[in-house]
Amino acid sequence: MPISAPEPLLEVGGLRSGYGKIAVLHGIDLHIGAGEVVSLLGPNGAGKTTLLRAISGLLPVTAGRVRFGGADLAGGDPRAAARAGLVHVIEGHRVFTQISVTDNLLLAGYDLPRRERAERVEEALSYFPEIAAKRQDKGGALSGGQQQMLAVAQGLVQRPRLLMLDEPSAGLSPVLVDRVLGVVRALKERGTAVLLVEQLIEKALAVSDRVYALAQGHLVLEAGAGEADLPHRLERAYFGQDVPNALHA
Ligand SMILES: Nc1ncnc2c1ncn2[C@@H]1O[C@H](COP(=O)(O)OP(=O)(O)OP(=O)(O)O)[C@@H](O)[C@H]1O
Repeated sequence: MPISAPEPLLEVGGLRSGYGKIAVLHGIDLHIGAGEVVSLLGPNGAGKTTLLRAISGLLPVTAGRVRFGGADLAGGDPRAAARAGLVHVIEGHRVFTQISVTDNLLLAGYDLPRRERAERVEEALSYFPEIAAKRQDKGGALSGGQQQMLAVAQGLVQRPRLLMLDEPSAGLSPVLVDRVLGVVRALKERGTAVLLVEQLIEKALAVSDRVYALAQGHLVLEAGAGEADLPHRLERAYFGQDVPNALHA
């Protein structure tokens, strides 16, 4: 008798979403397993941010379903998603500049019991030694890159089963990019799944198990991150034609 595969941690089926009358996503099917790192790639305006927002409930879903941990997510309720373990660190997330790093993190766990909250803050800081060393400083005293790491740490306080990161490396120096992607690796080792939107394709692929490419609101490619012909397939997915050397020059 065949053994049925376990349901993935996240399963998105036939998802349509957009902004009012502007349809952006035209029926998206994707899945992420527990502990899997998946990159979502695609050209500017493809709909990557829109897809993360629809999954986490920041945008209403016009059609289709989002199942997480075996249950339907109530659309339009990002807090319920976070409570279920699906945490979305939005692009360009701003931290509170007038309160300390520690207080920024405590706020991210505001609904947890006090002792647990303190433990979670320490756990989140353990991923980022640079900001742990500045825990008493105000958020505004951190560099832009450190503030971005603090935003990721705020997501970690919620101890997600799936962390969705929207361009976490945007504007970061190469050293900090590697630090953030190193955190993705560390999360995977601890069994946390990650859905990563990134412009730095090669760096994203280096930490990923699988990749999806989105173009004009359609998923146009799904592949293992280590597949040999992936650069060419991504080019075709991005540009709708074969443009040798553009991505792997
Ligand atoms: N608030 C909005 N109102 C109306 N249209 C929007 C809004 N935000 C995004 N769009 C449109 O939705 C489409 C998809 O945008 P989205 O930001 O999801 O793309 P993206 O793949 O994340 O791009 P980028 O890599 O540039 O961030 C684009 O055509 C964009 O102009």
